[in-house]
Amino acid sequence: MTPLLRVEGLSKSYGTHPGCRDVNFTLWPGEVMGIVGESGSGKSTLLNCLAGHLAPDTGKVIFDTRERGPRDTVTMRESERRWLARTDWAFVHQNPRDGLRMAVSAGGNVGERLMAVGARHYGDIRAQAEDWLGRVEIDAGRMDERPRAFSGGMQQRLQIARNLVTGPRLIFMDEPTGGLDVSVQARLLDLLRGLVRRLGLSAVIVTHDLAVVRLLADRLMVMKDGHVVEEGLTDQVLDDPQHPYTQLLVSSVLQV
Ligand SMILES: Nc1ncnc2c1ncn2[C@@H]1O[C@H](COP(=O)(O)OP(=O)(O)OP(=O)(O)O)[C@@H](O)[C@H]1O
Repeated sequence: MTPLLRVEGLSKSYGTHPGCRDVNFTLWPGEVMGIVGESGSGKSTLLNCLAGHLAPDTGKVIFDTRERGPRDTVTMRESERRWLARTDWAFVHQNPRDGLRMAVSAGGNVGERLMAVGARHYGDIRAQAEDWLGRVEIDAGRMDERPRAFSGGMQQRLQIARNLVTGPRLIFMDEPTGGLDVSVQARLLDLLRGLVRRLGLSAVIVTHDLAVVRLLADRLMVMKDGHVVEEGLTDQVLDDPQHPYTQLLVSSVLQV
């Protein structure tokens, strides 16, 4: 089997300040990788390098493209990366406002992604948007409302529908449940877990919340000061952490 994503020697600094350093990992089709670590450990830097939002200083991000097989997305043309971002990749931001168009209706937010990959038939686009709103538990009757009329949890569910409607194979998520009330978080996590499992999606999820990775991630990378200090199966890492920093991270959660 070909890995969906292979990351080799990825580093990114901000001037002399390190963002992430010499990161290596492989993501297999259908696998969910969690990235945890304290604030400033380099999680977002890594995620943004993987998703093509930031150019790494060194390293490769090899993605198994549909048409041409494994390609290094760092060196591919910007137009090719943009096409991947519209088709095979999805990016769920922590703040739904960063991933939605607030002046466009809920249905329009979902339909727009379909139009960006060539869909033109209004009836089909509307039907698919309605179907996806249903899958993220948004009443079809609210399709013509703008997202700002929605609660935070609904906005996040809408952002997920907008991202998944084009059938991406890899989803990047940056603190997808951050900033939401605990009960809203639980519902969203449940929904995400159902979608990931049902659709066989691959994902890279950045979070500082170990409960999120426990529920969603098959494997886990623990970051500190830009380095990956521990990696393994999620349950193994959380139940039997080897690195002192992971031990601290796990025990500090247990004390909460
Ligand atoms: N645009 C930037 N300019 C300069 N330094 C930056 C920039 N973005 C991040 N950094 C630094 O790079 C390091 C890694 O930051 P990063 O945001 O990737 O960490 P993080 O683990 O995602 O943190 P958080 O959980 O707070 O988002 C930090 O020391 C941060 O201060």
